[in-house]
Amino acid sequence: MQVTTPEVRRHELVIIGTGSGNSIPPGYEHVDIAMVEDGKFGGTCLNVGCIPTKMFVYPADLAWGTRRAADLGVSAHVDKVDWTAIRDRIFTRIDAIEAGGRAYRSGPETPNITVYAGRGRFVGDKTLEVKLHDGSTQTIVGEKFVLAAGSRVIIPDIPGLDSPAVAGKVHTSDTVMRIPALPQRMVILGSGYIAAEFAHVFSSFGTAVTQIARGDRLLSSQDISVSKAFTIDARHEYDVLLNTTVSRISPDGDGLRIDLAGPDGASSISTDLLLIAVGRRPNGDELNVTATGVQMDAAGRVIVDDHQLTTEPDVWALGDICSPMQLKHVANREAKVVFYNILHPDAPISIDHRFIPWAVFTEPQIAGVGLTQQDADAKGVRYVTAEQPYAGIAAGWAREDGVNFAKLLADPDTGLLLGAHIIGPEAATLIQPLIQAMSFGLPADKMARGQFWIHPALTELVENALLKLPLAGTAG
Ligand SMILES: Cc1cc2nc3c(=O)[nH]c(=O)nc-3n(C[C@H](O)[C@H](O)[C@H](O)COP(=O)(O)OP(=O)(O)OC[C@H]3O[C@@H](n4cnc5c(N)ncnc54)[C@H](O)[C@@H]3O)c2cc1C
Ligand SMILES: NC(=O)c1ccc[n+]([C@@H]2O[C@H](COP(=O)([O-])OP(=O)(O)OC[C@H]3O[C@@H](n4cnc5c(N)ncnc54)[C@H](O)[C@@H]3O)[C@@H](O)[C@H]2O)c1
Repeated sequence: MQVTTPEVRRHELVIIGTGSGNSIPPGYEHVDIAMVEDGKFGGTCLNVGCIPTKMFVYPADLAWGTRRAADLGVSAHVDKVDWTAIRDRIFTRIDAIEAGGRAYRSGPETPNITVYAGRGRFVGDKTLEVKLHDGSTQTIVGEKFVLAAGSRVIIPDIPGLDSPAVAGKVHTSDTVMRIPALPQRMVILGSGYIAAEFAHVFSSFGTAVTQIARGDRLLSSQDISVSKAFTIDARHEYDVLLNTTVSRISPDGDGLRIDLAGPDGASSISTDLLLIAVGRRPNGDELNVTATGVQMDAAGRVIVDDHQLTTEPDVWALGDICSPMQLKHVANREAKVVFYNILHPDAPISIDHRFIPWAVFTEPQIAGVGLTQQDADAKGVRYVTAEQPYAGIAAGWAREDGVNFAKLLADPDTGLLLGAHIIGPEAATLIQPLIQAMSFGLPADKMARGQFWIHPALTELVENALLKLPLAGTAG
């Protein structure tokens, strides 16, 4: 039976979602805050996103590296991957942080904060109805709101997918990291970040992975050179079916049968587990934000201005619910802007979204910032470009790396970088000086020649890529 609490509660500030919405800075001690959270405290990154995935990637990298040690004359082999031990180490740590975060916000150390464990939905102007986990419903009226409710996994419309007969064998990133045992076979549907990272993790752990991509390349939003190179690399590690779609899913003994439509016609494969990774949809629709006057764009994202203010006064948004780049460092930066602007309405700060970097934690690692070559072509942006292979620097040579590279795009007139893309060892770290150069307007030539580069470090990849850019009037 559902109980409705008659009393309407009023708060100065209502925060919906405890991912980056939980990053409340000093200065809010005297603000009466409601925090509404339907899922785990700490949100996606902590519980089912960045943190656990990268805690799986690290042992996967070790297993992958061990298998290839013989190439460099070191005899080693992977005796066993103890899935249960790896999984339990990860979630024992993460679950404790989740519980600690919830207790902290609910306890005496933050007396100005009331936590509502339940699902919020706007029912009118600045009025949120929360279906609490205890079965009751609480209406909350806020003076100000922060919409930080993130995004959710997209489940494609595939015949058979909703059948109870396949339940337990079909997973998403929300559930696959807690499965009881390492599957022998896994099919991954999708070709973006999540598909790529889990393909690396599970194939490195010994699962026979088959990845299904509807397009002709993996990670197709990356620079075209990177995406092509990664697709070739991935095909050496596990099965990749390109230009292929799933037409039906059905039970098959203890596993699943996946019917496919591909370039050679219809086929089917058997597997133990299907992982669906075809994107995430922002949660503004489920939150019914339009009931409080907040508009969404055609892609379902809450519309915000440079101050992260929505189309409704006193309602701000941050992170996946509004941002085209669903990344934790974006959500965190937006949270800083939101929480500053709420306290300083007369002098709000703006966010600069121009140089948002990204990384894919695969083998090889990938990182980028700015324009891809296909973006530049589509926008008609003039550019010069250079590629520097790892094989051409001492640290890459030492690794016998014959395939990976950095690629830069620069403005031929100013020498300013337009885009930077790295595929190879430590790409996510190596990209940082290039992000810095773009963020602070440092021209490529000055960056390359105006400082010492440590020899023989991997950063020489960046130095040499910069020096290779065919920019007029550069020498020395
Ligand atoms: C598998 C995976 C790996 C990732 N890896 C990386 C990575 O390596 N690097 C990176 O930068 N990004 C990564 N991301 C993306 C990153 O996790 C997100 O961009 C980021 O967590 C978004 O933060 P947020 O605060 O906007 O939303 P979230 O952290 O998702 O928080 C939203 C919260 O709102 C709650 N909520 C939703 N609707 C309601 C409602 N109606 N009522 C009450 N509560 C509600 C949810 O339960 C959730 O806790 C990854 C994502 C996934 C799924
Ligand atoms: N390292 C990181 O920073 C990291 C890691 C994981 C996730 N994330 C974030 O989470 C988001 C979600 O990840 P994701 O991999 O689910 O999404 P994604 O947007 O990266 O990739 C989705 C892929 O699924 C494909 N696709 C879409 N619909 C399909 C369908 N019906 N059938 C087959 N393929 C289909 C798309 O072509 C695309 O290749 C990412 O966009 C990223 O922002 C980041």
